[in-house]
Amino acid sequence: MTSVLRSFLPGSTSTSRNNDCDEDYSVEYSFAMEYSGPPVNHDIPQVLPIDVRRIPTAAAAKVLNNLSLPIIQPIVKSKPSEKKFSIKSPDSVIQLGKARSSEEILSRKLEIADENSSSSGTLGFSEGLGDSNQLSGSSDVEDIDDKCKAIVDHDYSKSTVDSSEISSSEEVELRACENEIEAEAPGLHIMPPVVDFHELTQSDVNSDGSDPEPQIVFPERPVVSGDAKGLCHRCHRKSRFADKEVCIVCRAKYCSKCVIRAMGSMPEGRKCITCIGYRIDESRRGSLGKTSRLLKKILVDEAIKHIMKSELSCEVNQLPPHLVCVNEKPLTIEELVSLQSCPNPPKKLRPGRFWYDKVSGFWGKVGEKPSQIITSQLTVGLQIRKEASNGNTNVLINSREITKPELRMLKVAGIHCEGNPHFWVTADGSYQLEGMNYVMGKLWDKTRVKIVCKVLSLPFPSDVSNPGGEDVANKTDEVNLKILDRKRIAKFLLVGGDRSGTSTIFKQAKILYDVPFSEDERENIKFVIQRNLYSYIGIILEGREQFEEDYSVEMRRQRHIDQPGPSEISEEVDEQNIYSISPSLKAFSDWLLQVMGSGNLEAVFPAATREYAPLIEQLWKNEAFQASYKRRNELHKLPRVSNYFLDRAVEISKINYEPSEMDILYAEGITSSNGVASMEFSFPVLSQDAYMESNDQSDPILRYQLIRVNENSLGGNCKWLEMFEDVNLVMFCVSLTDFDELHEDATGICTNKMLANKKLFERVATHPSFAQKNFILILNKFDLLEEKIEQVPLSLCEWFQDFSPLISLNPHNTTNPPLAQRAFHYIAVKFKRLFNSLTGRKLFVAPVTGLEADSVDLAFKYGREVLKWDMEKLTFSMNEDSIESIEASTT
Ligand SMILES: Nc1nc2c(ncn2[C@@H]2O[C@H](COP(=O)(O)OP(=O)(O)OP(=O)(O)O)[C@@H](O)[C@H]2O)c(=O)[nH]1
Ligand SMILES: [Mg+2]
Repeated sequence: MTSVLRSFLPGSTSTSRNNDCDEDYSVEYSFAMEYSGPPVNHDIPQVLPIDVRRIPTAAAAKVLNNLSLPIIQPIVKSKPSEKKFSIKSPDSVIQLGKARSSEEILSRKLEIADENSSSSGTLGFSEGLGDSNQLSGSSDVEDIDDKCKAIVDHDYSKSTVDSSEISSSEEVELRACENEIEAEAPGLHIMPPVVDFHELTQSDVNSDGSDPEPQIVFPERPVVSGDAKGLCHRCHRKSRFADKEVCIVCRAKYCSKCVIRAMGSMPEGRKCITCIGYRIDESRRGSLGKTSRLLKKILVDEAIKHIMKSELSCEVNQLPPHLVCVNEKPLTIEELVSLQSCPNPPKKLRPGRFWYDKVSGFWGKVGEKPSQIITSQLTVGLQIRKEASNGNTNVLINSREITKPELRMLKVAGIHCEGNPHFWVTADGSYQLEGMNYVMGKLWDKTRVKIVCKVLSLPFPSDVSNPGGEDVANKTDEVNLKILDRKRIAKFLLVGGDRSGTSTIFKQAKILYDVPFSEDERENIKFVIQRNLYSYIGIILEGREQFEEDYSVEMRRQRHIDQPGPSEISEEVDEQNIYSISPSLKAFSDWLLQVMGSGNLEAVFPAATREYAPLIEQLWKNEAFQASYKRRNELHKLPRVSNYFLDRAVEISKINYEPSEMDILYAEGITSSNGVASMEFSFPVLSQDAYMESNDQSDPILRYQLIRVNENSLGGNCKWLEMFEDVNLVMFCVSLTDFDELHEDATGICTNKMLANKKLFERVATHPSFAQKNFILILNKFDLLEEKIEQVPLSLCEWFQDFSPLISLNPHNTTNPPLAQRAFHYIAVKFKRLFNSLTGRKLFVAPVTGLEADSVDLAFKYGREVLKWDMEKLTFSMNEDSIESIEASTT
């Protein structure tokens, strides 16, 4: 038989010999085969099968009482009934024979135990024995093809034997060791067992009382390193450009001449023979089942198919479940199977630590943002930890603190994350606040979220590409895009300087687009109106004092001219002073002025409204007060809007006063805090849109959000602007009347208000959160500009010094636009140039009179148009290129 086999082999050059039997045969290759000759009277070294599942669990081991040994890998306790063993790796057995000292043998025993604990039970042929032990291949490279066809059909390795004679591999190995020691040092007795076996614990048994299913742990092999590029690991010939085959375990490379000799029949795919039974190098997992050029050259298709199939399917090449740790728990084989066979499994799963949000299906590497959305509700791993993805946003999704990109995504989705909310997000993207039984919306319904997810490398569910039920299969289909885009919310941020009119415009928008004021808002505004009324009255009463004094001085002067003489005149004058009020009203006036002077008006009203309402009525009937009221234009402290309320002072001061929408509009301030306000709205369906084409007039589905914020609530250096980074349009509001007014900053320094606006505008326009955002400049209070520009030159403001409009001397010249119009254009151009110089982009400008509904309506529709143009640009580029190119441009 050997001679027949030898005829296949190449001529021997080796000097090493076969250990097994025939000393005379000096062949390069040897075969393990069953001995069927006459009985022998000496011990034959045995290759003994070991089943890792049947080795008792070892705890810490002690030798010679004092010498402590490393702890042996825990392995599962044997099941005496089962007697199925695998032949263990030959390396271990053969090298055991080389151990010479008792220490060596003992340590080898431990190695064996260690190896056994992870042995595949596959028989291979060790190169450690020298070249003579290589598996047979073909003697001639030219014959490789033919031989390979034969080899691939013959599996040399997977030899599993049943042995009822062998009680356990441990015992056999110990016996082998004993024999070695006896041979080396006769009389030296074997030490008592070197391992302690612990009792079965609860963790060793399944809940049903049965032994847990043993986990097979295949051994690892070190990766071959240090090979120069292009060097064959076997023949050591260097051919940099020749194809090589790489062992998927140790990464040794072989040239086409050596590959079959080095890898044999490849029962587990492309592995060196010595690597059979070993786990693959995980970095090569991606290449499993993918044939190489070299194999194609030397093997027939059928053979390659067979090898690739084995490579993919053999057990030892599978991902070791215990190396995949999900939510801090290594997986069992069942868990790994359920993970890999779920409808949407993790892609390219490798050993590592992962987190898994069972509720939403989010999946990621520990310490990183989610990388994928896999099937939800899989029973793998423990409870997800808050720190799983190393988020630092204070915002939680399903008990995990999310990462910054996720927070960004939530903001883009229009989800408010102020106040560190804890969200509950389900697999379909429905989200709600933890503990609230109210679904606030669906995350995956929004096209923008999809784009942002791509941009931020966040996962988007693969099967929710059609969340709203629309046909979005063809992403370049403009119609579908429009439908989807209409589903989303566009955000307008309305921001402006002190008294620029932002709250007026915000309230006007509420009235315009039928967004009701809530009870709270109404209540707040009512108090604001009543408080303001008292302040207006206070200003009039203050003026009255001045008028009274002026009047008496004037009267005295007159009397003195008419009848110079005694002091009775002064008493008479006082009695006749038309600005004098009764003592009771005087007391009220003094008190009110004192409250105003001390800045306590907010503390006193609205609480004091009930008490003082009758006095207001009384005051209103008072002639002296009315005389003062008539001269209110002289009172510069009195805001213009006070006329609107003072005319109805008695009604407003009453307890049961309910502000009308107009009252609310004219009232200063939205809420008592006058900070950030937000509302959602849609444009009315049947309105006549100046900016919209007829077929686009009805736009009922598109939702908008208007957020109003004033300068004071932006913090120093506008640091809070970043909270609004997800807005689509910034509406910057400037009062056209500011050009001759003064602005006092926090340090008491006064500057021209228009210059203060310019500074704020520069800050907002250049804020990183608004890079690439659309901007509309709202030039407000156009009605007041019309009045003012006739009296005050625009060039009073140093920024507008070059405003020198040609004024037609002909009053009937209609071709010349009004001065206010030209001033508006001039200011608009100033801001446009400024914006362009700062950002390189275009600024849109709208003239507005906040108190007039139509002008505010036009400004918002203009904003909608700007967004629409933007959207069309997006659609255009989608049609032109691909969806990827848009994502890139969005970045
Ligand atoms: N005549 C006229 N008055 C306006 C116009 N817009 C706003 N006002 C008035 O200007 C004053 C300031 O307007 P607000 O809307 O309160 O200004 P703001 O931007 O909220 O400023 P702060 O309240 O300081 O944050 C109010 O009395 C408004 O009634 C307008 O277009 N025309
Ligand atoms: Mg205001």
